[in-house]
Parts: sequence; C-alpha cells; structure tokens
Amino acid sequence: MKPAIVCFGEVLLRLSSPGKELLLQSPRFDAHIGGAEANVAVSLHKFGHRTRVVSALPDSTLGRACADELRRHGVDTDSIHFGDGRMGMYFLTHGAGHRPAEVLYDRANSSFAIAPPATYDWASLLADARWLHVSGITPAVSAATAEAASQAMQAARKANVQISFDCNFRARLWGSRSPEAPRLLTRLCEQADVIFGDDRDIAFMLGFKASAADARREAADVAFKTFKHLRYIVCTERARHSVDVQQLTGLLFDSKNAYTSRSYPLHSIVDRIGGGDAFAAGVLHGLLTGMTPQESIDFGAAAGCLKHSIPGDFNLLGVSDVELLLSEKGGDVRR
Ligand SMILES: O=C(O)C(=O)C[C@H](O)[C@H](O)COP(=O)(O)O
Repeated sequence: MKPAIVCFGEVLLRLSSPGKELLLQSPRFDAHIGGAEANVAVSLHKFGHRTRVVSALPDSTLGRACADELRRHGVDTDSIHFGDGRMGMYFLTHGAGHRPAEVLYDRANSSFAIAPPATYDWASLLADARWLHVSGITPAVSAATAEAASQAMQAARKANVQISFDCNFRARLWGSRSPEAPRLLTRLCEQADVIFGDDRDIAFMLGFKASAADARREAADVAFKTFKHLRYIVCTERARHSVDVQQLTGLLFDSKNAYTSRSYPLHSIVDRIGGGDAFAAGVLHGLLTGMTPQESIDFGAAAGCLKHSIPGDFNLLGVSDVELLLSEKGGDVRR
C-alpha cells in the first residue's frame, strides 16, 4: 500500500445562502462539508494519493454523515474519533461585486475543540505516513487542539514524516486567545518542512518588518533563518484588477531562489472557499511526485485557480484537469 498523507484538523459543516443571496434572504441553506485540512485531503486523493483525516466529530447523525462524505471522496476516515461535543459549523455568504464574502463561525465547544490531546495516538496514526499536513486553524480552535497539533508535529518529526503547515490565520477564530497566536503558530512552523504563508504571516509570528520592495523574499529569508527544517515557503498573490476580475499567482521560495507561476485571471467565480487549500494540495502533489519547484508551483496555482469553478469547499478535479489548464489547450467543451 502507498504511504499515507495524514491531515489533522476540524471537519466542518458549511451552511451557505443560495447563489449570491444574503443569509436567510430566502429560507434555505446549501450544505457542504469542509475544513482546511479535509479540503487538502480530498484534493490530494483526487490527485492519486492515499489520504487520511484525523479529527474528532460528534457521535451523531451529523458527525457520521460528515465522515461518510469524506469517505465518498476517497479519504480514509477510520482514525476519526466520534465522541462528545457538537458539530463545528460555519455560515457562508458568497461575495458579489463590491460585497465581500463573509464567514460566520459556529464551532465553540465542538467535538474537535474539546477532544483532549490524548485522543490521538500519533505513533500509530503516523506509522504508515509519509506526510503530515496541519493548518493554523487547528491551534486557533482551542488550547487542546493547539497542543494536539504540536504533539502531532513532534511525533511526525521523530518518525521522519515530512510536515507541511498552512498558516491560515483566522482572526475571528483566535478571539481572546489572539495574544498567544504568534507564539503558538511559531512553535508549529518550527517543525515544518513546507510552510504556506506570506510576508504578513511571517510578520505576525516573528514581528518582522519588511523594508525593501520585495517583502516576500525578505520574509522568506527571515523564515529560513528562524525555522531550521524549512525547505520551501509558498504563498499566493491575489491582485484585484476590477470589481469582477482578480488575478491569482503562486510563489514558491527555497533558501536561494524564487519560483513564480503564471498569473490566472479569476472571473466568473463560482465558489472561492477552498481555493487556498486546493492550491496547497496542488503544490504538495508536485513535491510528493518529484516535480521541480517550478513545476510544483505551476501545478498548485492551476489547481487553486480551477477550484474557483467548483461549488463547495472541495476541489474535486484530478491531475488531467489541472494538466489541461497548464497546457493552455482547454476550450469551451471537451468532446
Ligand atoms: O476557515 C476555516 O476554519 C475553514 O477551515 C473553512 C474553509 O473551508 C477553509 O479555511 C478554506 O480556506 P481557503 O482555501 O483559504 O478558502
């Protein structure tokens, strides 16, 4: 069996208003399953990897249905703990025109938030793993999940499992624990081989202030000096050209070089939630399959761009879909 990619984080139920409506403008919600690490696991499975989500869900119809949905997309859910607490949820209003999208979290005291760190036996959860992926959302959820994330990463390091960490800063989630965020995020980045984060994340964690025009390179240099296991730091750049057209570019830094992807205009966006996770999964697919850094960032940016065309949090597209975009041979209809 192929070695597994383990993703540790909260699985969420998302309730979004239909179309571009405001919440409860009409009395309906669309339901999707999401969560940063689950999104990465699903996308990596679609790219041909064996993926496992480690998490905690309520032992209820909702919790079981969420796990079923992940399993439907090929993710191994056998290590999900079903216990006390409630389903973590978020409400989403899609953005339109000048109105940004809005996320309302409803996940306090969720099963994941209250699960003690000892819920997870990392030595066995990582025994067949080659990679561990965690995001900065996990330590933001609760003190218990921050400790569990740290234990997961330490166990991975000990077992020679590669680690990626997506900073994913969510101010609304940290709430009153915000003063602790830089220290807790730094502690996790110290274990990572690959960090998804930009100069704002590095500045937030390390108090660094960019002086030159190339803030991202400077931030990457600070990160390489601070985090001894770091091999790559990766981020996206989103430029807004007009109300309706944004542009997405991927950037990957190693300790010496910078690699930049093609820039993709993002118009007719169907659903932008999960675009960052699809990008991360695309870059990880590149690194896991021996692509060069340039090929990896190209694949990641194309995957992130394509996710904007898919409703829901998951990028359900496969390698050939991404390759088609990379080849620039895509057209209106594939026949
Ligand atoms: O915010 C959270 O706590 C979540 O986990 C929900 C979202 O599904 C991902 O965060 C998507 O993030 P992007 O890929 O950056 O759009």
